[in-house]
Amino acid sequence: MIRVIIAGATGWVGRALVAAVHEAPDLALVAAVARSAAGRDAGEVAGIGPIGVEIVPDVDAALAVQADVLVDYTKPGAVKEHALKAIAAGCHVVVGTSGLGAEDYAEIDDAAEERGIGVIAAGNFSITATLMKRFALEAAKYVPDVEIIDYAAAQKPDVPSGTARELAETLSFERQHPTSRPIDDLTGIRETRGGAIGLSTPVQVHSVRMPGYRLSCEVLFGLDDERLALRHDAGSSAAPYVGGTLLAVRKVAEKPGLRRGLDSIMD
Ligand SMILES: NC(=O)c1ccc[n+]([C@@H]2O[C@H](COP(=O)([O-])OP(=O)(O)OC[C@H]3O[C@@H](n4cnc5c(N)ncnc54)[C@H](O)[C@@H]3O)[C@@H](O)[C@H]2O)c1
Ligand SMILES: O=C(O)C1=N[C@H](C(=O)O)CCC1
Repeated sequence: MIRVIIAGATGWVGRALVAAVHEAPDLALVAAVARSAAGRDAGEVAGIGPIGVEIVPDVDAALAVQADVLVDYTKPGAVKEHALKAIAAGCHVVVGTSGLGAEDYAEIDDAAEERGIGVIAAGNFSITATLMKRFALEAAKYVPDVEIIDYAAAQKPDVPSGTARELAETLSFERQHPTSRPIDDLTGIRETRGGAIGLSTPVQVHSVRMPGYRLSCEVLFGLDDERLALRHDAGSSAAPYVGGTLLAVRKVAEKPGLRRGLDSIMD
């Protein structure tokens, strides 16, 4: 039985995960964290009736319970501290929360390697978003010019999305040099060319935030007189993220250190 802590248990994704972990025969929810609703039963908040797990207000209280894996779906400003605390406590970590980049993950990886703890982080745990990433990495072998457009809801607090950030950071190691005019050579308002993301050959990412969007991501490839667009659109439920997150929960203990992307554990 894998003992699981869910941080962000009253959130949009957290509530769906509470129900899914409770139903899974090989998983046991041992603690639930949320800034709101402390003291209430996690199952009641998730809409499945009482399950005997009281919500605690912070990760320290949750880590006082014996657990194998902490799953984090909280907020960009909180997730890194949660991950480092879990690693220090000897608990494997699955990161769903967006907002972290390559440097944050390098720090988490170092801490995890040192303690022999597994961490799996994915900008997007949905299967079709992961397929988009796989197809984009394939296309980047043949097409040098690639840019990303990230669309999300008006109130999303982080930019770019975790989906676009992981994609750009990974593509930066696979892509060739673009043929488009270097941004430093341009006149006008350079910010309109977007943000350069990635450690190797960065990818321009353009983020749109407005009502009417949930989370979409487009990867554009251009060659002379032809182009390719790969696009992922998420709907309004958290269901697409549950299966991938539970797969990560089941696999995270297999290997110490950080693995990024659902593709890192898909067969
Ligand atoms: N990787 C993926 O596939 C994926 C999918 C969906 C959402 N996300 C990301 O997951 C995160 C959460 O998304 P959401 O829509 O469920 O958010 P939400 O706002 O609905 O829920 C956030 C939850 O975190 C809790 N929380 C916030 N700050 C906290 C703190 N400091 N300590 C403890 N608990 C805290 C809240 O009480 C709430 O339970 C976002 O960063 C989002 O972008 C990732
Ligand atoms: O709704 C959100 O917020 C989501 N965030 C993730 C991201 O930042 O890419 C992905 C899924 C939805």
